[in-house]
Amino acid sequence: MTITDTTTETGTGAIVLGPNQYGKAEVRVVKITRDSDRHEIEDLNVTSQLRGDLAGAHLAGDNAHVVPTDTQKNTVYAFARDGIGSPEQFLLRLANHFTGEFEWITGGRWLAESYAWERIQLEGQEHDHSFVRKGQEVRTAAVVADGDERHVLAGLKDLKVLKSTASGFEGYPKDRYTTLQETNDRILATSVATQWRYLPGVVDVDFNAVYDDVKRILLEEFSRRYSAALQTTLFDMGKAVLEAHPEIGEIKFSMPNSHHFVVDLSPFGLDNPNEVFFAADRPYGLIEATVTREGLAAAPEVWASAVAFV
Ligand SMILES: O=c1[nH]c(=O)c2[nH]c(=O)[nH]c2[nH]1
Repeated sequence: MTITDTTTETGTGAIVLGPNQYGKAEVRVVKITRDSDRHEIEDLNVTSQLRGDLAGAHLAGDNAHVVPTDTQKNTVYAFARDGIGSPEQFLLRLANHFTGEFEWITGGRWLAESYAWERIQLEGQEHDHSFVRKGQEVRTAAVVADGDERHVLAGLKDLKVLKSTASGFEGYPKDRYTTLQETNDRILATSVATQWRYLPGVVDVDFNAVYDDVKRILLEEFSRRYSAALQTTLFDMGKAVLEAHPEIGEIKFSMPNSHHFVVDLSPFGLDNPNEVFFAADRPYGLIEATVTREGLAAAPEVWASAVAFV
């Protein structure tokens, strides 16, 4: 090695700009549709981040290509004036706008969480303009644009489900550190976080209808049969989604196994036939898997790009 050959062995070559993106995170936008006395509400948390020829700003203090994050935020509010429709459609509109309006913006990612509200009941009637937050889950959406390509991911998180029987865990390997007792009657509880990827080119389905149906399927499959492990139930849930929805390529899950331990009541002279539990918050099992279609091209760059900075 010569004294100038520093790149290969020490990794200290020229310093260059790597992948980058920028934008406004967590733009909270609430749209009320008030065409009649019966108002509708849409409530989103939107993140917009642009990618493209942005080297000038990073390397030379030249902001000629930097569409301000403030403008990105304003665009979210301006677009909401026409209604949101579905989070996925709203993000696709933003992606098409920024990549179409500014020639050096070649892609980006747009994320949304959406929060559901339901009408308050007053004297047996749904109220026209008073709402209460629906607490079951948070809906998520992501759009990744790369040139003309559009990738749509949809999902949900914090969907807490529990079955009080019809779950067990048996037949696992035991070693000197194993203390867990086998059981065929336990509580199975989790908080479902999932994201599904629509097949490339799927940009005009009824995303709201698919969302409602996927949620229905997830809940039904969680309930349907005996669970030999959370892993089995996870796969059943994903398989049912893919069987019902050909427009979805694959679905990923991250599900904690929220352990419920039977409390020993014998010191108090009481039995406990699986009725009183200690709900532990940590540690928890963490079960994660992708359910996909044989032959489907994996899209690691889409997933990485949608959920994390790379
Ligand atoms: O459904 C389960 N899956 C596991 O992998 C596991 N491991 C464990 O200790 N309990 C459970 N339960």
